[in-house]
Amino acid sequence: MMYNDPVALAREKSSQAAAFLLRHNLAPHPVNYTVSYEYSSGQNAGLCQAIEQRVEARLPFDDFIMAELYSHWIEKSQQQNEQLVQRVGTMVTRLSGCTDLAHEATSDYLELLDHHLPELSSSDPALKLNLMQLIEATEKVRNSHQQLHQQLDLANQQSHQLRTELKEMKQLRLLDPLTGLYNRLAMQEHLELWFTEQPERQIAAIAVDLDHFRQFNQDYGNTIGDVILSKVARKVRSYVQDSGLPVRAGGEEFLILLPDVDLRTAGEIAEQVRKGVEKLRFVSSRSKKTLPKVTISLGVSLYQAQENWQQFLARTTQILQIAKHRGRNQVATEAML
Ligand SMILES: Nc1nc2c(ncn2[C@@H]2O[C@H](COP(=O)(O)OP(=O)(O)OP(=O)(O)O)[C@@H](O)[C@H]2O)c(=O)[nH]1
Repeated sequence: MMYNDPVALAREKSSQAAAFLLRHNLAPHPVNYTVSYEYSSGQNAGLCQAIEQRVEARLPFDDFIMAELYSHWIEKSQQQNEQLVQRVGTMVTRLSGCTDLAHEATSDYLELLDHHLPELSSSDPALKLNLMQLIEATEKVRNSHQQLHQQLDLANQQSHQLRTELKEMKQLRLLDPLTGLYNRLAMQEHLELWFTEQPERQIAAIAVDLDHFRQFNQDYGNTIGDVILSKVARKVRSYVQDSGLPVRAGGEEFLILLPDVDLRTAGEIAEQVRKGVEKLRFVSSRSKKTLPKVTISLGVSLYQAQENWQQFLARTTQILQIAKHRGRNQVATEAML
């Protein structure tokens, strides 16, 4: 993903990218915009084909599909850039170490010359000239060494900053922009890591879904809906802290993954989350009116050895439907299946 387009062409691609986002009702946040701009550029054959297949099959696009397209077709080339930055960083650090040593040795040598050259002052004009030239040359070496040292210091700082920015970018790519929870890519990476590290590990999942949220959006508008969604997400996250992974798994669906937690404990946590959300009070900042209570339904399950993680999550969502059918605002566990 490297663009050297002249301004006029970049403008044209940018308006095509914006038209794509508008046509598919997608928010112009960085991930969506990047995918759409890359698509308009037409250089990423795999991405273009994936998008066109979806368009032809009349499949919808949403933030999650866009994030997956981003991670699959764009991020891979970024990973190569990342490796390149790592290699350059390592090289600069190594070079800088060598120059430090060389700098020290040269400084010692120059100091020695500084110290002894005046003592060598001679009345022989030819020798005197040679000595002067030696002093001048020594000064030049000292200056160029100083400059090299400064340049390397700068390169070191820049490579350090680049690494920090890359780390931040890596973090951002795993977060959902609206709620700040982890996204599906992060969930997939964590699950794969947990299962690879410890295949026998006990992992519980709690699926969380807002009740009658379509109606809420219709009554109060999507902007207020977005605020509610992110406040509920924050509440959900507050019950997990660092012991699990809170994920935005879909539009108004969240998922809490809890490693090393049994079904009973996961059910208790789910009930606490349910109560916590039920207690939330929302007031419209415009009309100052209290908005109706928001409730959630939850489904709790435990990972079973023979299933893959997609099956595990699908089963958890199925359990969540039991809570919906039983009247919502409640917790269902796999024991009810
Ligand atoms: N404001 C807002 N709404 C969203 C977002 N993502 C999904 N939604 C809405 O969430 C609603 C989900 O509707 P449904 O799947 O019918 O579910 P529901 O109305 O909550 O009903 P139950 O789940 O059966 O209780 C849809 O109206 C979506 O447009 C979002 O990011 N922001």
